[in-house]
Amino acid sequence: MFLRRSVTLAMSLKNYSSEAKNLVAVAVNNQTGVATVTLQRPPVNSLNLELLNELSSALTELEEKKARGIILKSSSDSVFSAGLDIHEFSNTEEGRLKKFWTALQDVWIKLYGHSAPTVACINGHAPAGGCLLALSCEYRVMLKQKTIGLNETKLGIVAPLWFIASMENVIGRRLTELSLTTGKMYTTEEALKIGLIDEIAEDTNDAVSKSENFLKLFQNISPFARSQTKKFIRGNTVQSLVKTREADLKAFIDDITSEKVQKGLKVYMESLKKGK
Ligand SMILES: CCCCC/C=C\CCC/C=C/CC(=O)SCCNC(=O)CCNC(=O)[C@H](O)C(C)(C)COP(=O)(O)OP(=O)(O)OC[C@H]1O[C@@H](n2cnc3c(N)ncnc32)[C@H](O)[C@@H]1OP(=O)(O)O
Repeated sequence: MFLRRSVTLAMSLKNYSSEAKNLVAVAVNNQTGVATVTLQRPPVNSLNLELLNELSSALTELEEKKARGIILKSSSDSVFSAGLDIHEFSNTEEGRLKKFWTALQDVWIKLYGHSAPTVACINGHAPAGGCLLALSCEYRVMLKQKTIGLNETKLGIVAPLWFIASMENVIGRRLTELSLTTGKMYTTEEALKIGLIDEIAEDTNDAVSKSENFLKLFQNISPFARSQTKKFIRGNTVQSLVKTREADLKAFIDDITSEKVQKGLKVYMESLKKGK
């Protein structure tokens, strides 16, 4: 029985970050074992090193504690996540850049391959890295009148193979190629049509309730049988990054620190500010 009362367990009170901030909140419903993981880095939940580290620790803890389901959502009703924090790219100090990309790899490996069933409750826009987080989950419920997509080419950057695989495994190769090469951002309604999301919600409450309904499908399924099946289906995709992590990190550092990419990112950031 799913109760609306969410109990905040000890782990939800934990501050995962070395900063005196909680960028990720975890609340576990003690009746159902379902964890709601909320990204809370205003204004747009851009993914910086600290947020990624917190998310990574939360996912590990939910793995260890055998959560029965994970709902990933935003604290804002406007933006799920604006993707990677572009300021991390302009900080070309190599130590932090390495930690940043490694933390993103960790989060993706843990979320994509998590034993628990995962739902992205996309209660806001989800460009680029925001879309990647949503694609890493098994089911996607999205608020109406928002946008989602892997728009990296619009920033003059190349989405790594594991970003591409995450989309390809959901909507297929042909649509992934078209989407990525054009940097297409889909409206919620378009995303539903191509299978990029599974359901549309009116508001965040509706989205959470639809996410919970999806997780109810597993109430009478053996967690072992379910998670092993997921592992068989997703294992190769996860392993392809696990085996190439160093090369992927090097490609990122080389690409992002190049003069051409840095110039393009500067122009993109300025255009974001002008768009106001
Ligand atoms: C060859 C092998 C390949 C090797 C690998 C190479 C490269 C690596 C690839 C790296 C992959 C990167 C993926 C990414 O995630 S890049 C980030 C892409 N994100 C975006 O393009 C989103 C941009 N943002 C928006 O479209 C909008 O902000 C919005 C999310 C739709 C929200 O709109 P709105 O509510 O109107 O808010 P504002 O636009 O006014 O923004 C508020 C505030 O936040 C700043 N901001 C927005 N997005 C980001 C961001 N991603 N990072 C940092 N900051 C961001 C924005 O500038 C505003 O700031 P100010 O208030 O200071 O002006």
